Parts: sequence; structure tokens; C-alpha cells
Amino acid sequence: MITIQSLRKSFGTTQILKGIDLDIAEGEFITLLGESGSGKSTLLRILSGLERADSGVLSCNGTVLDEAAKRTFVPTQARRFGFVFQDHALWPHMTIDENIAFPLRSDGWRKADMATRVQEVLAQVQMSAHAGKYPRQLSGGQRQRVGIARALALSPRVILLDEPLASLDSNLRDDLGHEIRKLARQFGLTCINVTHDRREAQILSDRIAVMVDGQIQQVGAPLKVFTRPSTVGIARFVNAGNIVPRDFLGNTPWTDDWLLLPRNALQIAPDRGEVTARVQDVVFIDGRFEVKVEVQGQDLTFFSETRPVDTGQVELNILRDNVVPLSA
Ligand SMILES: Nc1ncnc2c1ncn2[C@@H]1O[C@H](COP(=O)(O)OP(=O)(O)OP(=O)(O)O)[C@@H](O)[C@H]1O
Repeated sequence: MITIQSLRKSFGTTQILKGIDLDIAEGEFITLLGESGSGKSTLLRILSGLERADSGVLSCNGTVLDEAAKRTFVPTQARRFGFVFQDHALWPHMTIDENIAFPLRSDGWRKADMATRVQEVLAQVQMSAHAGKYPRQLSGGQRQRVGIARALALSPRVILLDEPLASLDSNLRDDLGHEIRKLARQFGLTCINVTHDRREAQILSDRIAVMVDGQIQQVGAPLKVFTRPSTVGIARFVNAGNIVPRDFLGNTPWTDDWLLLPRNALQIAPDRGEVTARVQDVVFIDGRFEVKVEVQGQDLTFFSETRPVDTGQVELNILRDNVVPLSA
């Protein structure tokens, strides 16, 4: 549905997007995940039409939206995308229904149709009871629901989201994340989200595109990106486990300089194991023990169902099937 080919963008002499290629399917929820400064917001701004690419092609359903070489540029309003921002961006002096009617009014809707549509989208996000209130009278989660309703009002084909869960506390974030996903599925929306938050990316996305320094380094389902990161940078950013030099494992079938030992790749041996580790710390977290150890000068962390001794030595096996080679 959306095709991005060799997209480049510089500000002054600094190249921010260094050739982005990405295909997004209809009805897909994709997240651009990356550290601050990796260029994800710039890419979202180009998608929205708030910024123009220097070169490359952006198209939607075969229609070119931005192609500098042919001087083609479709402005924001004509793209008919919906937007959901982290700070909700609601007008404080307007009631909830007025806020949602705003894009409809700008689009020239008749008053009666507008009222019907506002009711419809408010019902879709379960906010009908709050139509007459002002944004300040709502909680953060409720305001974000209104933000989503407003984005849905004009029945857009594509919704662009900028860290939609960022300003919410953690339980609410997960709940609203699941709701956003449900709505996206229900309406077959194509959603493009931008965030640096790994959890948000995992909850919302069908696929994650990891951006590093103006390039997409890996695209895949959350499971793939988080358990089989392709580079040292991604493994570190998604906190996938222990990154060790290849020779730490002795002879290996891999040629890459670095290996990922996920936290499930180390297991306490019943008697004598492959390596002897010195236990540094044990904490119980999220239903299992997180054990920090030192092996041959290397700090490692692994998960264990059983509590090992708090200090002293422990024998470990390394499950080589779980080891992932990493490019630099
Ligand atoms: N209009 C602009 N003029 C000059 N530099 C800009 C402009 N917009 C962004 N940049 C620079 O481009 C780089 C990438 O910014 P961008 O906002 O795309 O990154 P990001 O990954 O979204 O980061 P964040 O999560 O902090 O928003 C940054 O170094 C930023 O300072």
C-alpha cells in the first residue's frame, strides 16, 4: 500500500535519512523504532507531507505522494491520513465533540452529518458519555481516546502515530495499546507508528522497522527483531541479552565478531557444566529469577526458574541453539 524507495533527507549538510526502503501492506501496523536522533520523526513528517524528501519516491496505492526528481508533491490535506500524537493535541477551549468535529468542518461537512459522525467515532472509542466535556476534565487515557476518535473521523486510509502511549502511566499504556490495536484491526487501518519505546513497539506492531542513524537496519515481526536481532546495535537497543566476542565460545560455526547470548541461552547445570560462573546478584522479577554472573571476566545475565545460590559459584551450560550471530 505504501512504498518508500531510496528516500533521502538532509538538514543543512547533515544527512538525516540515508536511503530508506520500506513497503507497508494494507491493514498492517508497523512501528519505526529507534533511538532519539535516528531519523524516525523525520520519516514520519515526510510521510505526512509536513516535510519533503530530497530524493527518492514515496507512494500510496500506486499514487506518487513525493518524488523530488519529478517535482511531485501531494500536500498533507490531500493525503487524507489521520494523526495521533503523544500529547493528544486537543484544543483546550473546545469540548470533546467540537474537537472531533474540527477536521470534519474543515472538510466542508454539513452540520447534521457532522453530528452523526462525531457520535459514531465517540462510540467507537467508548467516549460517548464525555462528548460535552472539555479536555482538562478528562484523564490522559481518555484524552488519547479522543485523539484517536479525531484521527478516525474522516475515515482515513492510513493513520500516523507519534508515540501514542508515551504520556500515559504503564498499566494504562498497555490497555490503551491493546485497544488501539483492536481498533486498527476492526477498521482494517494501515498504521505507521514512531517510538523509541520497545514495549510500545511490541504491543502495537505487526512488524517493527528498526532505525539506526538514518537507515532501517532490520524489519520483522516483534518476535524476530527481539530474539534474532541482526546487528550489535539492534541487540543492544532492544536489550536482547548478552553481547560477547565470538571467541568467548571457543570454536563456533559463525564468522561474525560478536554473538548474542540471550538470557535463555544460559542454564544452570545439574552437576558439572560447560563453564563455571561466579554469582554477582540474584533478583526475582516478572515471575522468574534474573541472575547476574561473571564468567572469564565477562558479565552475563540469564533467567532461571529456580533460585541459584546467592553468592559463590554456579555451573552453567550454554544452549548453542539459542545463540545469535551479530553483524557489527
Ligand atoms: N527541521 C530540522 N532542521 C534541522 N535539523 C533537524 C530538523 N528536524 C530534525 N533535525 C535533526 O535530525 C536528526 C533526526 O531527528 P528526528 O527527530 O527525525 O529523530 P528521531 O529519531 O525522531 O528522534 P526523537 O525521538 O528525539 O524525535 C536530529 O539530529 C535532529 O536534530
